[in-house]
Amino acid sequence: MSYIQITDEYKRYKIGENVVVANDGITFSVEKGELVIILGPSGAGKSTVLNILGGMDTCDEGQVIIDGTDIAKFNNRQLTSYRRNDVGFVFQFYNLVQNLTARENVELATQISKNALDVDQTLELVGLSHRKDNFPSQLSGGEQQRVSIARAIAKNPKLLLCDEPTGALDYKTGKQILKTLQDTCKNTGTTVIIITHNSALAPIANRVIKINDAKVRSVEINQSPVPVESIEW
Ligand SMILES: Nc1ncnc2c1ncn2[C@@H]1O[C@H](COP(=O)(O)OP(=O)(O)OP(=O)(O)O)[C@@H](O)[C@H]1O
Repeated sequence: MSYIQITDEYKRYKIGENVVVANDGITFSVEKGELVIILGPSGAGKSTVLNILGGMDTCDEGQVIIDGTDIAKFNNRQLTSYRRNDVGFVFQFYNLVQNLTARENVELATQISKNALDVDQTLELVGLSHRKDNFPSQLSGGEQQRVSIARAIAKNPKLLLCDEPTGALDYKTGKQILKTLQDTCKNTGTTVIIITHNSALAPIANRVIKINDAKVRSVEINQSPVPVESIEW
């Protein structure tokens, strides 16, 4: 069985009389250690899938098997422990604690997780050893995003989930962040899932899942993903 297997997953939001179907029978699989890109236009249902994979939201129907366990059947307590120990999140707007240093932001995450990695080694992995005593306001956007990647991977998660991680960054910095994510996947064996609407990023992934209008439209496997440095957009 695949490391991630999501099958016939549905999510509907009720707004007054209206029902928005955000995920309409989503089915796909992911193998351990893959770098995956979920591609689709705004409103397609990408964040909904990511939030369900990360235990931040629950589906209405379907199976969400992660490493042999169906998290769709989890109660709140099980979901909390899953989010703490098994999932790292990276968001578009970093969400760092402003009055803690880079190092302390990462440390905070390791304190709530069972299998945490060494804080300093993790900051080194993302190339930030020299800035660890700085506060977020003293760091560039790209550096802040690197802290948030360190914070996510320091938990030693099964899954690293990234929702538009380069959305707030300029071209060059965005590219560096993607390289950090590609390197993290390669060097730590973490399964990394990145949401984007930029189809030019597809060649860097092992697997590209296209979502449009709440459904999976295609899944492509890249036999030889290219290094981030070699793509342009
Ligand atoms: N909490 C919510 N309540 C009501 N509707 C929601 C909620 N979350 C998402 N939706 C709706 O579900 C649909 C899918 O949203 P989702 O955020 O998953 O799309 P997306 O592909 O991630 O888009 P974007 O790239 O703009 O973030 C949209 O129509 C959205 O308005």
